[in-house]
Order: sequence, then C-alpha cells, then structure tokens
Amino acid sequence: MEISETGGITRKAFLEQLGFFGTGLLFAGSLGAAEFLSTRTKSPKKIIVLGAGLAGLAAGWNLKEAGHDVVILEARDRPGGKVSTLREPFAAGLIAEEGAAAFSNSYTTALKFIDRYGLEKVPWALPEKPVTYFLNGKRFDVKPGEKVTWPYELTSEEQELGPFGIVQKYIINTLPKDIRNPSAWNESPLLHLDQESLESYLQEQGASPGAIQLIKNTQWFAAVPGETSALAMAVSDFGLFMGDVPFTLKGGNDLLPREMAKEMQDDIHYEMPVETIRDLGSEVVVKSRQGKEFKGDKVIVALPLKVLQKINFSPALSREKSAAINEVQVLDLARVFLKLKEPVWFQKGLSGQAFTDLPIAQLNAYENPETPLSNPAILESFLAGEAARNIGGRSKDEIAEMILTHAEKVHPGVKNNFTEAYIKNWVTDEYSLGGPSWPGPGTITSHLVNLQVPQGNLHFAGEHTSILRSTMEGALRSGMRAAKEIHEA
Ligand SMILES: Cc1cc2nc3c(=O)[nH]c(=O)nc-3n(C[C@H](O)[C@H](O)[C@H](O)COP(=O)(O)OP(=O)(O)OC[C@H]3O[C@@H](n4cnc5c(N)ncnc54)[C@H](O)[C@@H]3O)c2cc1C
Ligand SMILES: NC(=O)Cc1c[nH]c2ccccc12
Repeated sequence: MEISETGGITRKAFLEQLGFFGTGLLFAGSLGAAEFLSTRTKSPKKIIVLGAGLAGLAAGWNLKEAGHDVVILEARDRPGGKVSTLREPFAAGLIAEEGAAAFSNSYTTALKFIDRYGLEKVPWALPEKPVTYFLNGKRFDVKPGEKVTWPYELTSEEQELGPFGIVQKYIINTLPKDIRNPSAWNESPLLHLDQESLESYLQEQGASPGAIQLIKNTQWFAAVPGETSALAMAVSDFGLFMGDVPFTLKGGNDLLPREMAKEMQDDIHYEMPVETIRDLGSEVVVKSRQGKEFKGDKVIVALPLKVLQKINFSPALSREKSAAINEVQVLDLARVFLKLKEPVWFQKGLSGQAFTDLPIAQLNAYENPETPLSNPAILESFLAGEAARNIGGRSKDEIAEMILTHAEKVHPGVKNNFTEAYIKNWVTDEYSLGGPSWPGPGTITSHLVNLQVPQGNLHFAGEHTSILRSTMEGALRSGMRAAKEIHEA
C-alpha cells in the first residue's frame, strides 16, 4: 500500500484497492470549494439559525466570524444531527457511528474545519482480512483480490468483473468525464442523467438484472437503485465521495460538529425544538415547543427535509417550495448494533464485514483496538430502504432476535455471544424523520432550486439543498451558501 506524505493511503492506492484500475484516477477536475466569508460586516444582523447539524453550524460559524449576531436553536441536547458517535452504550474502548460513517479527502470544506481543530484522520480502507458474503443462500469469505463465483445470473464477463468491476464497466467508464465540474451539472449531458434512475441507467448501459442485484446488495449508493436519480449518484457518490480517499475522525466523527459548536457555545440553545416561524417582514419570530420566542432580522432554516413538513410557517411557504419538501424523498436508514462478548469473526481471521441479501443487509464489525480477542465487540447491521422500514414498529427484542437469527448464518457463534442490542432508526427519529435526502429521478431538475431559494427573510440550508446530497460536505457547503446570501444581501 502506498503511504502518502500526510500518512494514510494515497488516492491511487485507494482506487486500486477497490479494483478501479486504469480509470485515470476516476474523474478529473476539482469539485470547486465553498467560500468562507472574507469580509467583516459593517451592518451586523441578528440571525437565528435553526438546527445545529453541520449545515446550521457552518452557517452560524461563518456569520459569527463575519461579525453578525448569531443564535442557534437545536432540538436535541447535542450538536451534529446526523453525525453522531456512540460511546456510552458500549464497553470501554468501543465506539461506533450511528449516522455518517466516513468523510472523503475530496470534502474540501470539511477538511478546512478538520485542520482548524487539528482533528486526526484515520483512513477508511477496505478490510485486509476477508469479507463475508451471503447471497442467494450461499455463504463465502473473500480475501482481497480473490476471484469467486457470484451466485447470481450474470454474463460471463460480469462474473469475471465482480461487483467493483461491474461498477467500473457500467458506471465509471460511462459517466460524462466532467462530473466533478460544478458548472457542468446544470447542462446537458450531465443534467439529462437526472431523468433516469440508477437502475434504468444501468439497464441502458447493458447491465444484466443479476448484475444490478449484485451491486444493490454490495454498494451502499445502489441500495434502492430504482429510486435514486443517476445524476445524484454520479455527482455525490462518484464525483465527491469516491473522488478521493475516505477517512473517519480518530475518536469519532462527531468531534467535528462538537468542535464547531464549542466555538459557539454561548450562542446555541439546546433542547429547543422549533415549531413556528413567523416572518413579519420587519423581523422574524421563531417559537419553540416550550413557547419561548426568539426574534431576528433573518433566519436560516437548516432543519432536515421531512421535519420542514411539520413546521408552521407564516406566511406559508411557496407552492414550489412546499412541493419540493413533499416530493423529494429521503433514504430510510437504520443501524442495529449487537453487543457481543467476543468478536467471533476475529477468532476465525475474518474482518467481520459482510454483504448479504438477507434482511440484515450489510454487517459492519467493531472491535476493541487494543485487545480485540479478549474484549467485547459490536456487530452492526446497516439497513437501507425497505430493510430499514421493515424494523419499524417492532419491539427491540423482536428486532434483535430477527437480526441475530440472520447474523448467525453469516457469523456462526454470534447468538451465543450476544448480550444486548442498541437500535438507531433514523426513520422514527422525530428530529430527522428519515435518513438523508435521496432525490428520485427528475426531482433534482424540478425541485433543487426550490429547496435552496430564500423566501422573505428566510434562507434555507441542509444537505438536501445541495447537489452533493446525503453528504457531510453537502451539508457544510449549504450552510456556507446560506451565510453568504445573508452577508452579501
Ligand atoms: C446512517 C447514515 C449514514 C451516513 N453516512 C454518511 C457518510 O458516510 N458520509 C457522508 O458524507 N454523509 C453520510 N450521511 C449523511 C450526513 O450525515 C448528512 O448529509 C449530514 O450530516 C446532514 O447535515 P444537516 O445539517 O443537513 O442535517 P442534520 O444533521 O439532520 O441537522 C439538522 C439539525 O436540526 C435539528 N432539528 C430537527 N428538528 C428540529 C426542530 N424542530 N427545531 C430545532 N432543531 C431541529 C436536528 O436535531 C439536527 O441537529 C449519513 C447519514 C446517515 C443517517
Ligand atoms: N459512507 C459511504 O459509503 C458514503 C456515503 C455518503 N453519504 C452516505 C449516506 C448514507 C450512507 C453512506 C453514505
């Protein structure tokens, strides 16, 4: 593995590890960068930011730096929203991410904040130990680079290629080469990709139904290929996330929002769920569930997409914005963490990571980094789309039993080692009401601008207002954009 000057693996080594050879390092160009406000204001405004997720924090931080008076209202007792690291539920030395799993070295805005706080990056490489698959009733362990027979009906070429080769053939090699160029997103040929779902795009490129099924069960962005815009996938997953080496933050991804929040600790009100926003023209009055009122010149609404449906706006949001809020989808996501006495996969020399077409979908393993063998571990089932909806309304014990029954087929011994489950369902989380945004075919073209556009004294941020949907970088950039709108008005 090639080591870069800064430690960690290089982009080239990362792409090779995925099996993406000779791609000219995927896509050329830079994704542009979000602008930090460079001037101090001569007419400070009082700004209320709703939501202390990365979007709200970026907006608040920028406006404060530029000399404005900022107040952030957050429903939860912590910052970070969908970036949330779990520590307390687990044994000493074990942490896990209940939301965003990884940054990428192409996240230019995130990197600026990460540098500012001196946070340490840990490369998020594929495991060097075998990954387990359970597909079409068959269980098999695959060493890095090893050839196997994939148990779906594939053409002989697809069989040879395997999941990453299939992604390279039908996606990477066929996408317009300028997907990293923001000025190309609004034009043909990129824009016409929005009219297609990932599934129809793959079909058009010649992928067999078996190949689509294989990547659906092994690649996160293809979890619901019929319901995602091929443009969203191209720009966000290939232009951005896979454009460079992914990494996590040592000690937990939530260190980023926590550090940002620390700089604004006197300006953030936690446990302050907002219910009503009244734009009176001369000022905006925001009211919380407790009945507490906050008044400002401008408001940045950095709440999750589906939460917006529950907020009482006066005057009502425009017809176009309401339609966008109702029609742009979110991806249902849940993570079920099984606490185990010992990592049974580790004892067999396996990474623990698994991709399945069982109701447990993908498994991720966490071990104690110091003394893995003799210490408790975590096996996580990462559920997307229907798999996530399927656990809704069921009790914790029922869900644990269901996950354990299937996980036992993948990693025998899990059942005997199980102590307790911890479930994070983003669908039923009242301050999220689903996972990140997941624009369906056509909806970027018809709704993205409507999600972004200001209305009166209200400005809008959040990952769903960014073309870089479902990413931390998209959330940060949206906050910078909303801050700029107010600062430069
Ligand atoms: C399971 C999962 C995995 C993910 N994996 C990745 C990944 O690997 N890489 C990546 O880049 N991205 C990933 N993402 C996406 C990423 O987490 C989000 O895009 C990003 O964090 C969204 O930030 P945001 O500020 O737009 O929204 P949020 O983080 O949702 O912030 C909105 C804030 O508003 C608050 N709020 C809600 N209602 C109210 C109210 N009524 N009043 C006041 N405050 C309120 C919320 O509590 C929250 O703090 C993942 C997301 C999930 C759920
Ligand atoms: N961690 C990843 O594989 C990329 C990613 C970006 N946004 C996401 C949202 C949900 C799950 C994964 C992602």
